[in-house]
Amino acid sequence: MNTDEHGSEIKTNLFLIRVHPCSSVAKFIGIASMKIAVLGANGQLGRDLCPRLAGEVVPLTRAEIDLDRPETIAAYLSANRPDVVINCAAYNFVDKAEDDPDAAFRVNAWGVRALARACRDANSRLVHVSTDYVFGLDETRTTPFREDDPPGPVSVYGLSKLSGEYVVRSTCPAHLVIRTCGLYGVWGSGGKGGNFVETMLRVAGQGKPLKVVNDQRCTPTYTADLAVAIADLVARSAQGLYHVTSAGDCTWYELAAEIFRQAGVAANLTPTTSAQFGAPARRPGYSVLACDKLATAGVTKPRPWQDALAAYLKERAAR
Ligand SMILES: NC(=O)C1=CN([C@@H]2O[C@H](COP(=O)(O)OP(=O)(O)OC[C@H]3O[C@@H](n4cnc5c(N)ncnc54)[C@H](OP(=O)(O)O)[C@@H]3O)[C@@H](O)[C@H]2O)C=CC1
Ligand SMILES: Cc1cn([C@H]2C[C@H](O)[C@@H](COP(=O)(O)OP(=O)(O)O[C@H]3O[C@@H](C)C(=O)[C@@H](O)[C@H]3O)O2)c(=O)[nH]c1=O
Repeated sequence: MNTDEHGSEIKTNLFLIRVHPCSSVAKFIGIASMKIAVLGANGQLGRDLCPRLAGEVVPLTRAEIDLDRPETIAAYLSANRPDVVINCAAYNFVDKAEDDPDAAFRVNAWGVRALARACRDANSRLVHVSTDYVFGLDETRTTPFREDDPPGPVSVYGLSKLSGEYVVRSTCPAHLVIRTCGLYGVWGSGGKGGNFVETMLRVAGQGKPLKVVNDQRCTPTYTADLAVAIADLVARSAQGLYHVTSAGDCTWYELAAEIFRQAGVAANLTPTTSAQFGAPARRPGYSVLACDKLATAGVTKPRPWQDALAAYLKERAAR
């Protein structure tokens, strides 16, 4: 530990230092000294989030906390008592969940319930990540969903994630729930074997034709931008429910076309319908999220999805 003649203690990611309590650095103590445990730290969001958090970050994987084994949750939290727990872990297999709802609910609902209880008991603030797939039932919708709009999922995955939201909100008073959408990041989703952008580039690179749905409108979101917004919300101790996505909206077909335009790839791409595509799980026809509430917490909204995609392609090329 580093010390000086003055007193107060600051814990950073790397070390502890002491500074004068009146200094501007000291005003940072509340943030910098937080111990923040991140579940799903090896996922595409978790890996982008951990380095962007201010505080002592403890990356957790299934080895430390398995949401499918509730006994691991209380054991870890009562022993370690982090100030903040951020849950980036989830059962994310949207199609598979239709045939195995129990697997989705064990992790996304009951596991999250055990997590919320353990956080409450350990006095830890719980930050939980949810999805635009809590919407979809309102088929007439054409304007972005606000946080106070009634949800209505149309898939098992969406229902399990909505259950997770409710158990967090009803169980752990100090909570922040963040809904986001269509994530892509350079680490890729391990469980889903990459992300939509990588799938498009891989298939087009193999010279194969692509048919992509043009009747599901949402907002693809770059995990690096989401991570910045989450880190800011956490640093500001924001509570309640917030929508955080890139700005604007598109269909998956429009996203694919923009990926190929920006990457300079000539792809054999044609639009299709959800019915023709025939995925096992139903998806929302419209699940654009309004992110205006972020401003009330003093947090800047992420940039437009086209700019975020360009940044992703640049980051990816630099690796
Ligand atoms: N991907 C997307 O497009 C979207 C995702 N979200 C939400 O954002 C969050 C982050 O998603 P994303 O980063 O893409 O997901 P990833 O699939 O990249 O990461 C999920 C992580 O959760 C871990 N995990 C899965 N099951 C368990 C379990 N039983 N116990 C502990 N850890 C577990 C996985 O670990 P392991 O590697 O061991 O399996 C993995 O590290 C999730 O809450 C998701 O529902 C919301 C909207 C869109
Ligand atoms: C690969 C592919 C997908 N699609 C469709 C399927 C789907 O409707 C849409 C997007 O494909 P994905 O596999 O990324 O879909 P999906 O797994 O539904 O993505 C979702 O993940 C979960 C975890 C979330 O929470 C959501 O926000 C959302 O991003 O594009 C095509 O039409 N053609 C294709 O070649």
